[in-house]
Amino acid sequence: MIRAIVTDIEGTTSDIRFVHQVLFPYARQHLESYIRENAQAPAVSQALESLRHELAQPEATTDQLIEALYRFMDEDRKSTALKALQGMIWRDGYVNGSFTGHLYPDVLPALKQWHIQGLTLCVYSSGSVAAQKLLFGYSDAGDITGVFSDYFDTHVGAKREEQSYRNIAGKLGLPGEALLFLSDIHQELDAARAAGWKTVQLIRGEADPESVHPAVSSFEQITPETF
Ligand SMILES: CSCCC(=O)C(=O)COP(=O)(O)O
Ligand SMILES: [Mg+2]
Repeated sequence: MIRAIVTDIEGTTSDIRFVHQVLFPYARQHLESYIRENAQAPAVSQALESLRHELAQPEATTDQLIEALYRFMDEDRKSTALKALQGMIWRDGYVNGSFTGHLYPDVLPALKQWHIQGLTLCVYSSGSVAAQKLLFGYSDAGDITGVFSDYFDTHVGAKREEQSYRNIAGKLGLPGEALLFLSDIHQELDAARAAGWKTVQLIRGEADPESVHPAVSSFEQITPETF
């Protein structure tokens, strides 16, 4: 029996185009000035230190770090340090009303229904936990963070690694078979399944012929009680 549902964001609850055409360009546009203005702030200096560690360059200068961050953005690298900094930059955009977090219209009704049914709802994204809370806190439908119990990011591991799903299961205190992961990316679902989880793939656009996972085009079609 499913006790908790863990959802991805990009391509699952929210349009990939919102992330790639709104969020990422906003972070790119403000990255350099944000870092130069806030380099001494504890959260920023911690992210820069973590980036030095990721790069294995303990002596890297701010200029070198900024250059590396642009390269990571070009590669869509799921670097924990980059994701932390992007989340900090996006805060201004949400708060000043530059954008709201995109939600597919089928998402909130299903989340509310599952919440009422007593299921635990969580998020797992490469975006930092702070960035996840912003997207759902300033979503198209307002603040919907009340439906979620927990948020996980790359601090539990990368999304294509089986161990990450074991780590989340451990944190939730639930066995894999009681957990359902929703994602648009079959490699993420493969990793979750290898950890014993149930899986559903969201196909918001083109079909994925390489996938072996049950597929739906909308949250409306997901029936946790049938797993
Ligand atoms: C919190 S929304 C931004 C998501 C993000 O930064 C990202 O890189 C999406 O990665 P995912 O692993 O969730 O596809
Ligand atoms: Mg995704």
